[in-house]
Amino acid sequence: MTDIVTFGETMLRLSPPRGERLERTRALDVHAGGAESNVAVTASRLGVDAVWLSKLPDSPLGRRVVSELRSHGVRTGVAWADPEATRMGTYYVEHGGSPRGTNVIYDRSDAAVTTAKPSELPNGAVRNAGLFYTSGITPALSPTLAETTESLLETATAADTTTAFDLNYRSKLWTPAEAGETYRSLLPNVDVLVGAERDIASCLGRDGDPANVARELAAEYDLETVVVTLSEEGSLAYRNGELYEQGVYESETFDAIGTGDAFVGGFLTKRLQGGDVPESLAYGAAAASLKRTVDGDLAVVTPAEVDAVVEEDADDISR
Ligand SMILES: O=C(O)C(=O)C[C@H](O)[C@H](O)COP(=O)(O)O
Repeated sequence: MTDIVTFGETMLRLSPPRGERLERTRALDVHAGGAESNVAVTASRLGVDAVWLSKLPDSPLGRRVVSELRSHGVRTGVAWADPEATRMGTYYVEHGGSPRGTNVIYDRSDAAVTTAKPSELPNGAVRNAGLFYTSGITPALSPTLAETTESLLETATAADTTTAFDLNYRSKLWTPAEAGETYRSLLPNVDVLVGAERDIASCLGRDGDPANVARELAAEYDLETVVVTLSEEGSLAYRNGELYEQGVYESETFDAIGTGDAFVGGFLTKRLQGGDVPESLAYGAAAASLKRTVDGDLAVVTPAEVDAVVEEDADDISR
């Protein structure tokens, strides 16, 4: 049995060196990036067995993604597509700095994953997992993927695999109303919901006191756990009538992209390792703070580093 199986798109992330503009750069750094593989990498690095499912073109670009994920211990279940008939999703990140924000440009339409059907994927891996994770980015990518996402969540639910879903609203992919409709159709097959306060408000129309929002969502969709992320205010979780709060651990931000996924990866890992809700929240928050110090989407961190942040004895220099 696998601890955690995730499903979604991973792109090649291309970014100019800091301070350079995309218009002018002669060099692009290449990293693998995608919400569900980011979570799988965090989980694998922090000590649980992680599998990532997807579809990629059978080309050097597709193999580049798989080899990067495998280098972090993630096992992959990939449907390989004809590279002549499909393409690799990419995204460009131009790092900003005040007053110019960081800009993300997607080039992901018609990527191989947009045609992924359940029959092409190892459904047995989902049935035999402790936990299945996907996010709201996946069903946004194509009508086929919306159906596949629903089908995999149903497969997991029918097999008693715990399901976890992060709303992960992306305004460059769809409108809040479109996202809200899809989220509502998926939530009956979700056990653990993670959502940013602003996404819950804009897409699910629930705002106000986040503790009440979490309680209401849990009751309406019969959710086992609801985690609301609150940016600099940290996060809170509602489970079994109890509410838990967690602040953020301070960090120096080198690259903020992937922070949310590191939080989810850390939270789910600690849960899979038998941690309770407060321990899982703290572990997620610590993984998130460490991610911000690392370039790329992936939380290239160790369990000892995360433990040190939780115990708040992370030193400046280790020698
Ligand atoms: O697939 C997409 O559209 C993505 O946006 C992939 C992102 O690079 C990550 O999901 C990072 O998201 P955060 O962890 O919230 O920073």
